[in-house]
Amino acid sequence: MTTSTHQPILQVRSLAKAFGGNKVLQDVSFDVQPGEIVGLLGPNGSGKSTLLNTITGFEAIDAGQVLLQGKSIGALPAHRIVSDEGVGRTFQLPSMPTKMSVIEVAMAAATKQHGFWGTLLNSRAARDAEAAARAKATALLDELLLTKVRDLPASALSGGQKKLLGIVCALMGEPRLLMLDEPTAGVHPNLRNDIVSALKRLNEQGMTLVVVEHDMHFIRELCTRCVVLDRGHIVASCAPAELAQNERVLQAYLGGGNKHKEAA
Ligand SMILES: Nc1ncnc2c1ncn2[C@@H]1O[C@H](COP(=O)(O)OP(=O)(O)OP(=O)(O)O)[C@@H](O)[C@H]1O
Repeated sequence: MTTSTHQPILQVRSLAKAFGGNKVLQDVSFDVQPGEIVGLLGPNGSGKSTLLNTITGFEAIDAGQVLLQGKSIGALPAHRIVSDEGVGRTFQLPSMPTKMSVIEVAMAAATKQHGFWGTLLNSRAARDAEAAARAKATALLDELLLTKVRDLPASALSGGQKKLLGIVCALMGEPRLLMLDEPTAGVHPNLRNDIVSALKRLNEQGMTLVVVEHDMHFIRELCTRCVVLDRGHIVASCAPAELAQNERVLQAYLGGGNKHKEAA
């Protein structure tokens, strides 16, 4: 998961995305270094989720480049970015299947699957892959504090627990970069602290994180740097402690046409 070079793990270069006439991202460029926890901030509608979606291939980019450790991934589909290139991601509102248990959902997210014929023939390789997925899921559920609920239907989890399970699923693919979309929004404060601790531990183990978040306590506790979007443009890249003094940031939250949320 760690890298020994000084090459950025992620480089976004002049990225643009529009939906019809709505230019949601314009000339967006920033780097993420290995080991950083970058907070991606901005008022509602500034383009944060769209930026995550374009980097991870869930939306096609209109112009620009996305490089992962120097390799261009901008034209790859999402499943290849996740399974081949090692970019994990979570979603703002994770929905869970009703008929699968928590551990089954985690196991299903293993990217090294054994395929249809392996399963059908119950081959040795298929059994080994299943055992490995179960062991990995068990360890990650423990790490993300979900062991007690591992046999419950995934749909029965609280919103916060679903977010934790979303992180487990993303980690099943052994990503080198993990991108999280509002991991603590709507989460009970106790569970929020668990999420912050879990993300800190992951980072200490070498994981690079990019986190879309509105909660300034979370940002100050966790992030090493913040990148701020305003109406599709990057207006600041600074330490969390510098946000409150940054004119462009204050203008973005207080002066623009976007709805105000908690700012620096
Ligand atoms: N698939 C889509 N089709 C059309 N418009 C979209 C699509 N996805 C996003 N948009 C538009 O792009 C703009 C930016 O949305 P986005 O969700 O990226 O903002 P955000 O910064 O993540 O907002 P929030 O903080 O509220 O989650 C909005 O005007 C939104 O309506």
